[in-house]
Amino acid sequence: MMNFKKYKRVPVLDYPNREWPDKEIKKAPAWCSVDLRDGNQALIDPMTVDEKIEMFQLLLKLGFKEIEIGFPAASQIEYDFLRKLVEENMIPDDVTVQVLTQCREHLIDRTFEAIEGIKNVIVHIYNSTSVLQRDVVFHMDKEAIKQIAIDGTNMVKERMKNCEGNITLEYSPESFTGTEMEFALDICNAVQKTWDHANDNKIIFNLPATVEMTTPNVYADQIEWMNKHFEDRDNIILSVHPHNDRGTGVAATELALLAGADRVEGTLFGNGERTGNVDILTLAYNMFSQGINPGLELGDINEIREVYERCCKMKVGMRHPYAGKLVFTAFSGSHQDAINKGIHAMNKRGDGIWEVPYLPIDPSDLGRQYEPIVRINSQSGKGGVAFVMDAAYGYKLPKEMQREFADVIQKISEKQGEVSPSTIMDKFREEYLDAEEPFAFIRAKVEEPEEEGETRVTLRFRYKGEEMLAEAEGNGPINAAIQAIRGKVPSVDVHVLNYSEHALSEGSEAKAAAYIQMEDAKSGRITFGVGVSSNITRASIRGMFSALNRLSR
Ligand SMILES: CC(=O)SCCNC(=O)CCNC(=O)[C@H](O)C(C)(C)COP(=O)(O)OP(=O)(O)OC[C@H]1O[C@@H](n2cnc3c(N)ncnc32)[C@H](O)[C@@H]1OP(=O)(O)O
Ligand SMILES: CC(C)C(=O)C(=O)O
Ligand SMILES: [Mg+2]
Repeated sequence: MMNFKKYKRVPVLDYPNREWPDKEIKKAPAWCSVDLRDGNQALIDPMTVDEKIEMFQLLLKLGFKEIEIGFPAASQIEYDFLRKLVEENMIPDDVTVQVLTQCREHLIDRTFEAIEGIKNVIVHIYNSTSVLQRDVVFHMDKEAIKQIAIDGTNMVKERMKNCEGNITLEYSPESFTGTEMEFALDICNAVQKTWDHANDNKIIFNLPATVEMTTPNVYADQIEWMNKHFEDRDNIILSVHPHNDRGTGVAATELALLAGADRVEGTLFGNGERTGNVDILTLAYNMFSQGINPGLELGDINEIREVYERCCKMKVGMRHPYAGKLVFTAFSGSHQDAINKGIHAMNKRGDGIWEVPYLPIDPSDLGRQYEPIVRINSQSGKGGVAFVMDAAYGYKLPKEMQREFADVIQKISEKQGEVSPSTIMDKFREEYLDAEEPFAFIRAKVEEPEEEGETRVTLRFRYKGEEMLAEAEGNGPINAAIQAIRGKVPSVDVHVLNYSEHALSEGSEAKAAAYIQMEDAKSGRITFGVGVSSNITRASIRGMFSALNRLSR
């Protein structure tokens, strides 16, 4: 048996007054991208200056107004990147860059050198506060740990006096989720008092789930408890910075927003230390799919993924929310059937509201309209095949025909696996449109009666290779054509069970498709035939030939 006894349960905050379970997310928070810092520090190959610039430009395009660009005191590359942004005037006036530093004098000095000339900067200082890190990393008691934060705050305050930029202080009690709440609060209050309204900007307290240690509700309790107990809440921006160790970073962030967080730090696709930071894209698309303006421009997920994969040398998984290659694809029959019906119902309703079973969001809102929603394999049913024929080629197969054609396709998928839309269309042509044996249509002249009376059809066709000319009257063009054929090929004894037609495309090149279901009177066999022509009467006669050929097999 696995040794689960070696792990301790994480203590749960005793907080019965929680209010967050009754709240709803109604607006997007302030977003801060930490791709260029937390994301970058977790890469096998951290980004080069050029890659950082490309990523920075993407983040601007997506509408981020706060971007942690790195840890400029940590390495030359981080420093040079920031200087390049400043010297080449790449930071828009409405964007605030954020820089991270430990609470150590030489690092804070170097950080202030790096930010010279920037209009708006968040200087982000942190130190670890958790029980474990106090014990095994810092060997310090609570007072000494608190003093690191106070010293760091004083250092920023001091250096700010000689800095022209508009500075906001951000403080993170790093490893917050492993810290006693009273102690985390005590440090934050001490930092705020030390800062003492050094300028008009609100202080940012960023409460990180540096390591996600337990269930999201516990994080929400911790955030709400802090939110309710700060001494000077009005002058605080409450920020969260969740990681995803247990795979619940998004859930923890959403609950933290219910609990009162104003701001979220995270990364694209959740890149970051270990299992990553929280995925801002998923959070934002989640809000979007609930009718909330996410405050970011996320209409081209393919471009975001492409830049991310190139700069970070990481791959987005096939089933990654919203972005994964397969997340808008249904293979299984009942899902395809429901999607097919849902899309038709929605188009018919025409109220502009997206409501389709199994598709919580319209893929085209993310720029993914060209990807097949429905892909066909042996798990697929008639609805899926009908969807592909309609979505990819414009053929609206009558409901009664869908089973017949799906059976043809399933035989292929059982042998070869997935069947592409083009193979489905090739098979449709082979089965219904192209067959010329034993009957091949050549041409038809249809004379409609002026008033009451019969329709006259003159038909030229081939039967078993022999060309024939036939004439007959009937109560409509199809009936007259059947009579005409029968006059030459007496074994033909069929009647029409079902008929439908529709336009295939619009404009002067428009064609029509006609579907005819026919029964062979002798054998009782039933099949569909399909005809396509620019003339609807000719389409229906071709459809009849198609059905005759299928009945002759
Ligand atoms: C959760 C997070 O993501 S935090 C951000 C982590 N990111 C990074 O660390 C990336 C960039 N960091 C670096 O390049 C390096 O760590 C540097 C340049 C910042 C510092 O380098 P060094 O001083 O050589 O090494 P290191 O980081 O190991 O320093 C550890 C020392 O700093 C102290 N320290 C660590 N964090 C802090 C802090 N936030 N504030 C003050 N002191 C700190 C430690 O107690 C330790 O002290 P000791 O030498 O007396 O034992
Ligand atoms: C620096 C801090 C905010 C951090 O990245 C973390 O705690 O995860
Ligand atoms: Mg982090």
